[in-house]
This record gives sequence, C-alpha cells and structure tokens, in this order.
Amino acid sequence: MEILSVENLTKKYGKKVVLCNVSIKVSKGEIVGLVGPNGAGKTTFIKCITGLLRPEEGSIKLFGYDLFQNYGRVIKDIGLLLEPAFYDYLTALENLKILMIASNNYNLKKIQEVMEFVGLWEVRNKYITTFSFGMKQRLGLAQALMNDPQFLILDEPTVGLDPIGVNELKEKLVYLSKNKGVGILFSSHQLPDVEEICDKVILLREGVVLYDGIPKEAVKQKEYYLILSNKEFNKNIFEDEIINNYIDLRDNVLIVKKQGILNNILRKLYNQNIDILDIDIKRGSLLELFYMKGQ
Ligand SMILES: Nc1ncnc2c1ncn2[C@@H]1O[C@H](COP(=O)(O)OP(=O)(O)OP(=O)(O)O)[C@@H](O)[C@H]1O
Repeated sequence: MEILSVENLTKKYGKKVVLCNVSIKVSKGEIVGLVGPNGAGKTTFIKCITGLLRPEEGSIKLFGYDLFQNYGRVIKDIGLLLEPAFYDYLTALENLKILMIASNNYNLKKIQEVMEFVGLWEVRNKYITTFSFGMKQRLGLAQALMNDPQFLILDEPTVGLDPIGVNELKEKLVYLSKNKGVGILFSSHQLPDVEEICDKVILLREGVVLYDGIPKEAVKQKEYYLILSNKEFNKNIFEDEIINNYIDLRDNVLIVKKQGILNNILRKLYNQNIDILDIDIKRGSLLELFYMKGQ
C-alpha cells in the first residue's frame, strides 16, 4: 500500500526554485532515507508533504488522498519530528499531556508507552530546561508516535544523540516499520545509518532527485584506474567495452567500471604492448554521489 505519493512537486521561495519536479513514493513498512547536502531541499520537502508549506506545482497524496483536500483526515495518521520544540517551564510528561489534550485524544497509558519506548519514562517529571538536545529529540520522537501514526516523518532525528542513542533509534525505526507496518521517511546526513536501515534512499541535490533506489546500488562498486604508458594506441580494441560503458578512457587513464572484466582488459593491453605504470582502486559511496553525479 502506498503511504506517500508525490508527483512533480515544485516549490519556490520567491523566485528561487528549491524543489524541482520531485516525485517520491513511500510504501507501508518501508524506511526511506532522504539525503543531500546542506540546502538540498530536504526540510522544505518535509514541510510540503505535511502541509506546512504549499508547493507551487505537483500532487501530494497521503494514504491515497490528496493532502490539501483531505488535510484533517490524513494529518492525524502522520507523526512528525521536525525541530523538537517544547515548553521549557513544564516537565516532559506535562508537555506530552498538553499536546495530547490539544489533539483531542488524551490517553495517559499511551503517553507512558511512548515515553518508555524512547527511554524517557524515568525522567518524565524533569523540566525541559534540564534536557539535553538529544533528550529533546527523544521526546520529539515520543510526541511523533503518540497518535500511532501510519507514517512517521523525521527530520535529522539522530542529531544530538550519542552513538548508543543512535543505535537504539535505528532499532526502534526498524521495529516500527517491520513489526507495525509504519512507513518512515527520515532525512539525515549520516550516510552509514541510512545505508544500514533504509529500504530505499532518495538523494536530493539543489532540489532535484539525483537518485531513488536501494542504498546498496547507490554505493558504486570498485573502479580500477589503470595509468597506461602509451597515450596513443588502437582504441578499437575496447570498442565493445566503451559502447557498453564498462570502461572510460581519459588520456592515458583507463577506468574499468564493470566488475569481472579486469582480466580481459589486462590481456588486451598486454597484447598491444601497452604497459601499466600504476593502478589505483576506488570505491564510490553515496557521499561521492552527492558531488560527482549531476556535475
Ligand atoms: N523560509 C525560507 N525563505 C527563503 N529561502 C529558504 C527558506 N527556507 C529555506 N530556504 C532555502 O531553501 C533551500 C533549501 O533549504 P532546506 O532547509 O529545505 O534544505 P535542507 O536540505 O533541509 O538543508 P540542511 O541539510 O542544511 O538542513 C536553501 O537554499 C535555503 O536557503
């Protein structure tokens, strides 16, 4: 079942296009990572799909319904962690109680459940002024979970968490998606975390989707850089590989991009009396994709 379906979304701030023709889907039980360098448009995208901002163009469907035509109906099934903001002069428990009352859905048992889930029940009576940013993040997650959302949207939820907290959060997100069928979209700069738990990753750069697929495929395989002695040689011997984009030739550097053909390439070079001066092996990552692709 599709939880979120965004098509051709365009958002501008004044004349500046911040999101351009963005199309994204999130399914039930799926964890989708939203990554991209600073200013890529991640937060703006999250604000658009939660109705906090109105895009200029495009359609946003949540649970099959148009967001803006069915706002009251769909928004109650969404849990959002944007920037955790709470009343400093109230305790953690009082903050959640107030929020629950405001949403007309008061249930103390549920508050206890979510506070236990994020590990804050023991400190429920402490004032927010005494909370670290990481604790506020946890409370923000508790708030996002209070109404048993089918769709959880988290903007940089690992910020401020210590490594143990990050691991706990990842475990909880996997549990919610796989055991409760919650669809999760979370933006992060922590690429290893995204690669570890996400079923799908969306790479935004300057408001454009550069990649939408499984994280493992986003991690490029090894590339072999062969520095050749001869600049001039009969390039026809590599005609097939070049056509298939298995290799790339730049001056005297031959880049082998496909696994399993290295032997064949070396044999061809040997037969042409072309010496190899040096070999460099590179392994690309999502981070590299940020900067390489689209340039
Ligand atoms: N209220 C605003 N008015 C004008 N421009 C804005 C506004 N909010 C964001 N922007 C611009 O929109 C672009 C996208 O910002 P956004 O915060 O969505 O990016 P982001 O990917 O979340 O970045 P970060 O990783 O730094 O949080 C940036 O160029 C930013 O300067």
